[in-house]
Amino acid sequence: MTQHFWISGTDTDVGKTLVTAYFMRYFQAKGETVTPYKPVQTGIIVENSKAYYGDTAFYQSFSEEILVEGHLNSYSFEEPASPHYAAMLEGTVIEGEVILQHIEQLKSLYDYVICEGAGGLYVPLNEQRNYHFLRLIQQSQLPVVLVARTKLGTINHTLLSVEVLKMNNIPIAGIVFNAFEGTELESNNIKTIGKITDLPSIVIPKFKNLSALKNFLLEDTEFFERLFSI
Ligand SMILES: Nc1ncnc2c1ncn2[C@@H]1O[C@H](COP(=O)(O)OP(=O)(O)OP(=O)(O)O)[C@@H](O)[C@H]1O
Ligand SMILES: C[C@H](N)[C@H](N)CCCCCC(=O)O
Ligand SMILES: [Mg+2]
Repeated sequence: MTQHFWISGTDTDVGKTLVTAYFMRYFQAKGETVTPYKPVQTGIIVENSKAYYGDTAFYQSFSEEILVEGHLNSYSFEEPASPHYAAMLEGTVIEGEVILQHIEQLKSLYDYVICEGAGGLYVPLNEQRNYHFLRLIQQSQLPVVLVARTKLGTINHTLLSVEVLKMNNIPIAGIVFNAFEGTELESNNIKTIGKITDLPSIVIPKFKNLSALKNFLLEDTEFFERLFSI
């Protein structure tokens, strides 16, 4: 089986990296070859005289296999900002073609390529050319798994994201509701979005300790069926 797809979000910090790591582990457990790919990462972390980027470091630390560093990313910028701005600060212009070619190469090497956006769908990669993630995703012709919050405010953010994906004919595999804390309001948000969008979803709880992700396993539901058939 092969499937390559995007993990997009309704916003930054919604949990795209955690969800990417979840899917990576899910496919690894099935014995498939998989790589996460974060085309553009911003915000270098310097700790104990070591410098690294949070998203690709998270993939490595949650992977059951050693990941090929050169396959994980195309552009890294130090400023924790939108890609277009972080790149501009370093005198670089992000080229969609470089990213699309990298995805094609990864597709020929792995059963599963999981591409993670940065922030939400309209985050600019190149302001001058009005080039943003939505356009890149459309050009890649890959489907999207949308990561959404469960908390107050998610109905509007999620419906807007779903609408713009549909308007641009980008297939949506489903929604991952992340960091669920079990309140009635959150449950109603999930139900309401499900009814309005008619998309399958899965729910990931808010973990007290992130290492719990390693023992977390969802059942193969309609969400996974659709992901493989889309
Ligand atoms: N289910 C969860 N339980 C507990 N903490 C979580 C959960 N999901 C995400 N987090 C934490 O929330 C923060 C943001 O998550 P994450 O880095 O995955 O967001 P992101 O959508 O990938 O952001 P970006 O746009 O920067 O890529 C991180 O510190 C992460 O560890
Ligand atoms: C630095 C941060 N963690 C993300 N990787 C980039 C988020 C860009 C958001 C841009 C915006 O929507 O205003
Ligand atoms: Mg991330």
